[in-house]
Amino acid sequence: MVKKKLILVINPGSTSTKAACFQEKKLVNSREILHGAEELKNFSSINEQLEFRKEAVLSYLRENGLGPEDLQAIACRGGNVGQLEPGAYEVDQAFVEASFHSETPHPANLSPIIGYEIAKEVNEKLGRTPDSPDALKAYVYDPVCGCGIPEKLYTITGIPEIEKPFLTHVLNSRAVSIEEAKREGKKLEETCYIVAHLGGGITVNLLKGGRILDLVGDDEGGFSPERSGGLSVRLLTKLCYSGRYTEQEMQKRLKGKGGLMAYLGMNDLREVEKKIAQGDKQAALILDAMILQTAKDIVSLGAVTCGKIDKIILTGGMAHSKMLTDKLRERVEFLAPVDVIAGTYEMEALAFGILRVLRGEEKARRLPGQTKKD
Ligand SMILES: Nc1ncnc2c1ncn2[C@@H]1O[C@H](COP(=O)(O)OP(=O)(O)O)[C@@H](O)[C@H]1O
Ligand SMILES: CCCC(=O)OP(=O)(O)O
Repeated sequence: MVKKKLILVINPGSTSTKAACFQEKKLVNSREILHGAEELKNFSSINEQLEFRKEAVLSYLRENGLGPEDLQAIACRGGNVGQLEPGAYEVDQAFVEASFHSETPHPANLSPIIGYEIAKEVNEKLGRTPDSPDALKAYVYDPVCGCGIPEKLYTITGIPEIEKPFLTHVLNSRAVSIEEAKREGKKLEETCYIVAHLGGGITVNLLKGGRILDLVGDDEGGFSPERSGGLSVRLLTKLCYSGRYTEQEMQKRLKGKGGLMAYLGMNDLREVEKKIAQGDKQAALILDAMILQTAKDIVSLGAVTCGKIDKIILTGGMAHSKMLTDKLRERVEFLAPVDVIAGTYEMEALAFGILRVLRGEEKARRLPGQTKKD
């Protein structure tokens, strides 16, 4: 039988698990397995979803008739395992442990675990040892924590024991920066972009030379379709101690049930736009507030480079909305020209990153302190 040499891409998100296979740069097939709120309600933690999410990926492979022989590598979206460099990491037992014990609950933490387990099972089935040259390996590319070690100046907050977290949409922000540099005919190293990732969660990122220098995270700045953004810490503290919510419930109010969801009971911008078209004034007000806050976050990052910004890039699912991007453009264009690269490029970015590793154009790192093979 002819081997297909596919890169399996695994990207678990809050409401779905995306899986795809690429042959070199060509997408062979893909599937977004949606997980309804009812289905996910049965799990009390993200780690508990591991087998369920893994089965989603395995069923995608089965349904497309893909077997162990067909896979050349596995590319996984990574979560938070401590501050990492951008680029590729080989998943080993230490990476799996760190993902399982991540301080930040996010479905992306499950991806390297799933990838590692699938690779292990395939190797066992094919009689390959993990060290053999043809062993199937799982990799992470541009994880949520892949901003590199931030400059101290950018990590300081008003409370010494709370450092600013450098957790963001690294994968998509870097992918669109690479695309923008290509369009401009520039070397990535020479660019300075502000990338606003406009998804279910919004982050605004300043990338200098393709690396994240500073950012406004999804729990710091404006609110998002389903996240609260930054809040008055005084009032938030009061609410936390009011006795009305457990810590888990409070976290869910901030991330999942916050933002548009809290005000309008919906997180889909298309639905919000429909409401506005029907004359819903509350929906119009809340959306305008979200746009204003995002614009303020974009402009605030201009201060980091004293206004020297080549481009502002609007990306993510909500960048498909011309109404939203026009309103944002109007507020931020005084700082730098605005380009829209709508949608997310996470699956391609994962596959292409690992393809560069397989071709020897990039090296995969290991978690700091990991020198030995498993
Ligand atoms: N064609 C579209 N027009 C307007 N909004 C859209 C469109 N497609 C997706 N969205 C919005 O994009 C958001 C999700 O963005 P996406 O980047 O896919 O999410 P995530 O970062 O959560 O994976 C949702 O609020 C959705 O309503
Ligand atoms: C901001 C950290 C990454 C993140 O939250 O990703 P999603 O918006 O895809 O959940």
